[in-house]
Amino acid sequence: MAEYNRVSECVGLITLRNPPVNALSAAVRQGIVDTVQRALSDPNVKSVVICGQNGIFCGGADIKEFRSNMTGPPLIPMIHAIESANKPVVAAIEGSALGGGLELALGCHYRIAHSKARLGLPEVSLGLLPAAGGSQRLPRLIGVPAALNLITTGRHVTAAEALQLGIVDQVTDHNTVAAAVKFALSVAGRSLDPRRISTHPCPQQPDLDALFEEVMQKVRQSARGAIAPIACVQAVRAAATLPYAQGMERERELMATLFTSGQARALQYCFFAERAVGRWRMPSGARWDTSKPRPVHKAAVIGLGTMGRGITVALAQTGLSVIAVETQEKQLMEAKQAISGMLERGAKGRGVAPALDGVIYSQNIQAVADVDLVIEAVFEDIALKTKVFQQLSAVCKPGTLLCTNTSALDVDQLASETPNPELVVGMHFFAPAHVMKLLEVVYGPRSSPQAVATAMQLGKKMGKASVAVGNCRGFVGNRMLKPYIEEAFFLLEEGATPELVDQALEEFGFPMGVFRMSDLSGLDVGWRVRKGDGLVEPGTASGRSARIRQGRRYSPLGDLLCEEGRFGQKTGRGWYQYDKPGSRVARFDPWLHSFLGAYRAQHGLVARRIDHQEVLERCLYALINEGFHILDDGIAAGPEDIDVIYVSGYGWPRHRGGPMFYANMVGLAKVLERLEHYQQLHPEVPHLQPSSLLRRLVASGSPPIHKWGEAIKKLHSQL
Ligand SMILES: CCCCCC/C=C/CC(=O)SCCNC(=O)CCNC(=O)[C@H](O)C(C)(C)COP(=O)(O)OP(=O)(O)OC[C@H]1O[C@@H](n2cnc3c(N)ncnc32)[C@H](O)[C@@H]1OP(=O)(O)O
Repeated sequence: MAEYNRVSECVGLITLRNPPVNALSAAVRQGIVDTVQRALSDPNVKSVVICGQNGIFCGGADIKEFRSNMTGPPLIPMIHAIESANKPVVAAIEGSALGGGLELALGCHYRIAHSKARLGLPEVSLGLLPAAGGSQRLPRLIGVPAALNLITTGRHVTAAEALQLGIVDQVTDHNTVAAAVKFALSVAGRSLDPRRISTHPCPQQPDLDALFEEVMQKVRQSARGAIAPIACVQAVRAAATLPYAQGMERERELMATLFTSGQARALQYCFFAERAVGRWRMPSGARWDTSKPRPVHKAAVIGLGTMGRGITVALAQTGLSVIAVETQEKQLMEAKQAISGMLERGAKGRGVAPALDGVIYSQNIQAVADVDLVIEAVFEDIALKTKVFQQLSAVCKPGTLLCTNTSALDVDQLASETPNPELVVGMHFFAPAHVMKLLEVVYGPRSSPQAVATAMQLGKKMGKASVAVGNCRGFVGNRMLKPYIEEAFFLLEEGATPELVDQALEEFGFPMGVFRMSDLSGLDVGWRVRKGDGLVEPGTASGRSARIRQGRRYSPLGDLLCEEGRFGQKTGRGWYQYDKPGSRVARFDPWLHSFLGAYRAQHGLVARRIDHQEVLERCLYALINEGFHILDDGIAAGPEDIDVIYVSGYGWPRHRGGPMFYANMVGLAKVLERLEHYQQLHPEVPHLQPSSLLRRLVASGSPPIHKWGEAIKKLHSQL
């Protein structure tokens, strides 16, 4: 709703009230319509100020309303009524003015912002465009290039940038509402015609066609199949080339297509999923709201390889003191140089001083004696990690949290090597750790809720999408990746090429297909794991039996490439060839294609034609199927956890919502039917055997994704 008061005798003050972000729900819109009408019809009121309660102007339209029948006054006429008012209306912007919130402010005649406020039109990240006149008013106010940048990226700008761009008229460090009231009094009675943005022509721009073509090309490339950024460019083009009324009509048409699209649903699901994962819960019943995190002021990182360096940077950037430990002097010096460089570059980008003094380097593990939390990031070897954990247990003060950055080892086994297993959790970062958004916080059966709460809170402070998951081989992300990669290998055996598989996945929206990704991360990584699992067999055995290992289908293709020294980009050869070791442009490699031909001949395999649909179904449904196993096992608390992990850490296209959301969109019955189909064709591939949870969900009528939690609980109680 909106509250009305008269202040300073002749200013009508309208306060939006809808915690937590004063979203423009039907009640708020009705409140604005009523209070604006009241202010305009009161002869004692000379001007009007609109503000939001609790230090936030407005977080935009109420996204929760989008999936219901929208009632209440529509935004566009409401904003027009404000713009065409005959008394000055001033927006007092504190906190955020986003989406419909900024569009409301653009309908006002003046905008005053607090210096800490953030403004933006982030609709594109929800699969929409600013369709309450924002796509038409902003280019008229700040010009086409700047408006294109803001609207197609959805980025939030600071008050200082907003002032520089001309979005706001004044920035204050003091009480924004008081400043706006004072300002409103000072402009009472002035002509408002020049202040009505919709009546402005769009500022002239030389070579408009070339500009739009260039931006459209850039947007298409980075959008990877997302439709909203393209519609945003089209809407701004309408602002630049059409009169306002026609531009608004174009805005409406474009929005109508986006509003009901699957992509908008997926992106809005991601918005809420990212917030839902913060409300973690463990199978023991421990939860986010009943578990108090410990304060962490000082942390340590053990092992300064690639991961340890990134983790040190991420911790130091949050303002923590960090002890960075590496036992070898030469490696320590190299790490110090690399970390300082990363801190300096990061600080430059954010316009702040680098936290160089926040990191103390040491060769001695004793240096971590008084830290609150340690993250071990030594080589992925259980014996080495065990030794480090034993040393840490002896050195650290009582109560220090011991975290491991393992990507697949057993967190519980490590915990059992310490006298206080309740203080041990996994903090699985993704490379580069100071850049990648994802953090899996892995709890074992003995991890205390307080340890999980502390790691989750630290992840949030570092700006990570932190997801609490149970302890199992590969946790959530890597466990689901295994069948995905294996299916890709099988497809090569059956006749596909790396180019075909990658193209299908990249058209789906992944930034890189599985083979380009594998070349980037190094083929030797998986080889080492498979060797550890006893799967790699030297020799040239041929036929079907050579491709069955440990009772299931196995493709030795990756091992054979490694035996040739083809480790991917770092050696200049992998599934593709590169100009030189370390270069990034993947090129078709004739050697690889003859190798595949010879391999098929040796094993009596006849290449068949494989299309994109089969690639997607086999790779993605195998991955999704593992996701259902993970839900059934209670390793992830809900589908949102899996989806956030895949969108933030594994390149799953955000506009497809994550693997479990995608399964829900495709239809669970269809996913089940295709898995059954492929399982019949490939009975020796266990990961194509549909999970029993998937079967049970289909049998119970395929509930929508937001009801899976309930359904899973019910199904488990029936077991
Ligand atoms: C066919 C014609 C239809 C016309 C439709 C008109 C369309 C208008 C376009 C829009 O305005 S779309 C919305 C644009 N706004 C945004 O994208 C902003 C989204 N919010 C944020 O970015 C952040 O929440 C924030 C405002 C910067 C605050 O961040 P903070 O970290 O402080 O809090 P959060 O944890 O993110 O949020 C707290 C709480 O509030 C919920 N929430 C936030 N914004 C909205 C919203 N716009 N609508 C509904 N709910 C919102 C959020 O979900 C959190 O609640 P939860 O219970 O934890 O999920």
